[in-house]
Amino acid sequence: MLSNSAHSYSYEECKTISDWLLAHTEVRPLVAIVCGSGLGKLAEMIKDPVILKYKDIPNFPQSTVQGHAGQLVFGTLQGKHCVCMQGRFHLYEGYSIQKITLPMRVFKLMGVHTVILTNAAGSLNPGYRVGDIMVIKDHINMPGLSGNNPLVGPNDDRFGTRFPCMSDAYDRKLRQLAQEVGAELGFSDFLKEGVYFVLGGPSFETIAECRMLHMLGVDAVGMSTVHEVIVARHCGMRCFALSLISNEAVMEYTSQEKANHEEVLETGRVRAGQMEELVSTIVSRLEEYSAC
Ligand SMILES: O=P(O)(O)O[C@H]1O[C@H](CO)[C@@H](O)[C@H]1O
Ligand SMILES: Nc1nc2[nH]cnc2c(=O)[nH]1
Repeated sequence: MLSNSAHSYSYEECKTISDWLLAHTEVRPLVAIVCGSGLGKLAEMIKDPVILKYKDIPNFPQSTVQGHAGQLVFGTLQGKHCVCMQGRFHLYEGYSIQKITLPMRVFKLMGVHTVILTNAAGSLNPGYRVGDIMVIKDHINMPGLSGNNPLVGPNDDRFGTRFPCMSDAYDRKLRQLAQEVGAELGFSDFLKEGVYFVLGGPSFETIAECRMLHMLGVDAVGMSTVHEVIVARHCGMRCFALSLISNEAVMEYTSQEKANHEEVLETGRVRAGQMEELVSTIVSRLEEYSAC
């Protein structure tokens, strides 16, 4: 019997989904790519795609947000077997935190060793511009600080340890590789590195909240990624994450700017090509690094 939405998925439930997927594709993914809002085009890089819609995968959640297609795309990228999540899940969709992170454990059981996550985010760093791409070097987990962590509940040691370390959540070698690749591609002017802050959403931040985040030293804010990274790291997968800066946080009471999802999606369309180049070149060089 499947756990209800307020419950963790058991190892066996994750295994059942993993086995179902393995039976429906010959791809044996080593790399998983998560497409953020407006970044679904990344999945078009995948060669010889086998597409499995979330609605057809037993016990899989459904995407409800515009800009998240709701399907897994299996295939190859730069000759490597990959799975691409074209549509992720967010806390504000009403799913439990365990449910939105379920795909990470399923990918682990399928054989994935590296997860590349992307998202759209608002910037707090005055040096950032819309269209910048930020390599995430660290995060602040607001829901986690108040007890909403995806690892809450009984720990299954087959996935990982009770108390996982997060000081190395975002792989240092992959971050370095991204900067090297970015320089080669001529992206240095808009490729940054910084700290991502996750909150629950779906409302965007108030001006006072943005000022607080700025004081905390946050570079970008969003509503995703961190929960997935925690679960992926718990089960030993290597993580690399990119934020596409889709809007600048509103910090002044006199400002007429208003954060909105349409702007977020539009920035994704504008930078899609460069995001694809960056991700696919990084994937092409992954063998230079051993999995953790
Ligand atoms: O983080 P991704 O999925 O890219 O989406 C970001 O964009 C949406 C807001 O426009 C929020 O869901 C925020 O988290
Ligand atoms: N919370 C949050 N999420 C975002 N996603 C894209 N832009 C933003 C933003 O400004 N704030």
